[in-house]
Amino acid sequence: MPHWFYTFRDFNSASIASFHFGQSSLCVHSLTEFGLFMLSHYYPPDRTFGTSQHSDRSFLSILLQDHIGGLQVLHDDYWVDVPPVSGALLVNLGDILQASLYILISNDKFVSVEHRVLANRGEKPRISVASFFVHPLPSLRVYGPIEELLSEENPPKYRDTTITEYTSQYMARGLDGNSLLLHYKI
Ligand SMILES: O=C(O)CCC(=O)C(=O)O
Ligand SMILES: [Fe+2]
Repeated sequence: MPHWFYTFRDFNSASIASFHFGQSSLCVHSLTEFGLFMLSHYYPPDRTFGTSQHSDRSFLSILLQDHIGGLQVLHDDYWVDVPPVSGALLVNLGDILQASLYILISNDKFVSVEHRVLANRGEKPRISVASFFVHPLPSLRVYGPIEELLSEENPPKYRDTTITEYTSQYMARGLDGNSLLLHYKI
């Protein structure tokens, strides 16, 4: 059964660098026992800044945007607008440990994109629905560098951890613009 709960993000926040899951949008969450997680965002332009810079803590994210726009990705140190395409689903490789493992085994070739939302540029509210594939919690399974891909020239860059540890650190830390992966670098 999905578990539904509601969060009022911080409408009074003066800073776009606000706390993840406490940012300035009204947000409805649902999480199933299979690790399907949905975030429905409502951004009133007069009361929100948007969503702070972050990479998703999912394995994979699928995002449905409306026509308002405001989503930006960080590319070569520049923020680039992602034009909204009606009915299109945007797919993003996330930053939870499974993806981090890809990053790790490919020696940082696969990275999850940093993104943010500027939702106070227009007159109308913005609505988006993000669906995430996450690892069901709690899980004590240990993830680390895949041994077959390691060598003297390619030593492990990250230390082992569990999804439970990673997720609790992600939630406690909030969105500070730095990937949590840095925390696991050896
Ligand atoms: O509202 C959006 O378009 C993106 C939201 C987002 O990045 C997220 O929920 O992780
Ligand atoms: Fe996101």
